[in-house]
Amino acid sequence: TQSTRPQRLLGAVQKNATRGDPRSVVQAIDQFCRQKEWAMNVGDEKGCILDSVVSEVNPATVLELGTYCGYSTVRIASLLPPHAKLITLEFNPDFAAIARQVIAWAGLEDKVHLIEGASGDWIPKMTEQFGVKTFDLVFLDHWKDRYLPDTMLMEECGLLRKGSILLADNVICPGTPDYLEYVRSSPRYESQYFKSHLEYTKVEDGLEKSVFLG
Ligand SMILES: O=C(CSCCNC(=O)c1cc(-c2ccc(F)cc2)cc(O)c1O)c1ccc(O)c(O)c1
Ligand SMILES: [Mg+2]
Repeated sequence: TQSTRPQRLLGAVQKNATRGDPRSVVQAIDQFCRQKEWAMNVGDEKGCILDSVVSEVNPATVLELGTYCGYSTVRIASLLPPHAKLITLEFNPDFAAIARQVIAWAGLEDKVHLIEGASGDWIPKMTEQFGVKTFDLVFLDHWKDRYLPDTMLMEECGLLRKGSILLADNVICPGTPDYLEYVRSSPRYESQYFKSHLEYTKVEDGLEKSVFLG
């Protein structure tokens, strides 16, 4: 039977990356996506912006919405201080199965909780299930029409505190117009746009970094 693109991406990691070396996993995926097949990872260019925000925030608790194959999960987890926790949510079981193996190849399974399910169902259960009070950093990279409702849900559930950082991928392409309008016009957020390109292409895209003001 035919393999899927995520399965072929995993194969490239297992063939070209060194077990336990997150940077080599990231490099193997970027090489696969540039030379073989495009895939919707945040990519190397936006990935460097992601790395700088993670390093600046130095978060103890991170929520990632949209794991896909675990590329950004590996980038973030490899920069976390000891005992920090990254919870990543993936709706698609096939993506989740591949991501688990990519995260394990990088040797980062102890820093990552991968949950299979819908963000709308799981966000209200974060505190009771994982003992998380608030998130220092949230990386939004799932369905683009879920960014705004899930942000409002996180506010309602008290998962954001004064200074929590939201970092959103794809705010230009595919685009998240209602989310952008919200974080840019709300007095409860201070927003900043980091212009970049859609992963592995010359098409404009960017990341929006928004600080929750409480
Ligand atoms: O795909 C999903 C939703 S989660 C992935 C969200 N991410 C994106 O959609 C996404 C898309 C693009 C992009 C794609 C085509 C273009 F032409 C241009 C840009 C880029 C990104 O960086 C992204 O993050 C899913 C869920 C459950 C399922 O059962 C299922 O079959 C599929
Ligand atoms: Mg994305």
